[in-house]
Amino acid sequence: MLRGKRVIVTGASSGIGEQMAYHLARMEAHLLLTARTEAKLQKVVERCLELGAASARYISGSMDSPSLPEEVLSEAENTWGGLDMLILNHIGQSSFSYFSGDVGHVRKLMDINFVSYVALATAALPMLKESEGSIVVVSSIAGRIAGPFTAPYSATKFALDGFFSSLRQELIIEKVNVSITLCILGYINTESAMRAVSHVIPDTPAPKEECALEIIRGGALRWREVHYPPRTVSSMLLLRSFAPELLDSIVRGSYRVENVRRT
Ligand SMILES: NC(=O)C1=CN([C@@H]2O[C@H](COP(=O)(O)OP(=O)(O)OC[C@H]3O[C@@H](n4cnc5c(N)ncnc54)[C@H](OP(=O)(O)O)[C@@H]3O)[C@@H](O)[C@H]2O)C=CC1
Ligand SMILES: C[C@H](CCC(=O)O)[C@H]1CC[C@H]2[C@@H]3C(=O)C[C@@H]4C[C@H](O)CC[C@]4(C)[C@H]3CC[C@]12C
Repeated sequence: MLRGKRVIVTGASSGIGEQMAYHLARMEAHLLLTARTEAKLQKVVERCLELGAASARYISGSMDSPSLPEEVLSEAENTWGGLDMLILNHIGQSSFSYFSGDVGHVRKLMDINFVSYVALATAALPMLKESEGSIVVVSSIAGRIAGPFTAPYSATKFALDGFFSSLRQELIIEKVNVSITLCILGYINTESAMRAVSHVIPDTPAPKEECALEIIRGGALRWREVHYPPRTVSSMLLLRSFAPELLDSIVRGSYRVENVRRT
């Protein structure tokens, strides 16, 4: 379904975004990748071309720059003349620890993890309306159920749900055939996530390669939501609707709280 399609992946220099780029390359899509680190993006682009991407290029920059979203979408318009899928995946750095009271960090993280997603989707919508394309928003179980030690991060992910679920309703009312897929992910074995939480959360994380493929599948099939790993996410969501306090206490009890670093 994605052969020859024009796809933007943000946060594609590592982790789940990098794996999505490789899957899309094998599917022979055209790729435009973004992240801050040019050297890593160059390597990912090279690998994508080896794997069979129809084309692959990148733009480097930080998503707290207000001009970057427009720049990325102009690049897509100028090189491809359109866009079929926008995968919003990047996140700014945040620690897994008690809230330090740093309001500036919350503001910056909101800009990177939320406002830039809105700006990218806004700039992409004219092309996506034309192609009847898709927006894929990578979120987290921490954007549906707030556990401890992720207050600023959780807030940015809850905001994504509010904005994109409302936008989805408006597109349906206006009979605009652009799908919005929200991805609710549990713990995945990317380097950054394991570095942040493995000393506190003893669970085995799910594989990033399979996670990346499920996100792409959900986007291509225009699903409303992707839940991955499906059993963990669905059972946590179910328990939250029937017994939220029990769930909160299970989550607190499963953490090695004594290992949490204070920043
Ligand atoms: N791994 C997990 O357990 C889970 C992950 N998720 C979600 O999955 C997505 C991917 O996470 P994961 O792969 O683990 O994260 P990674 O840390 O591996 O990747 C994050 C990506 O974002 C880029 N990035 C970081 N800061 C910025 C910035 N300021 N501007 C632009 N790009 C930036 C990074 O590249 P660079 O540093 O070069 O800029 C990198 O490409 C996120 O949306 C995350 O919330 C959800 C639930 C669980
Ligand atoms: C452990 C949580 C799920 C509950 C369970 O017992 O399985 C994880 C679900 C979501 C994770 C966080 C997340 O969304 C990604 C962040 C990425 C950052 O780089 C650092 C780590 C995260 C805060 C990560 C931590 C584990 C979860 C809360």
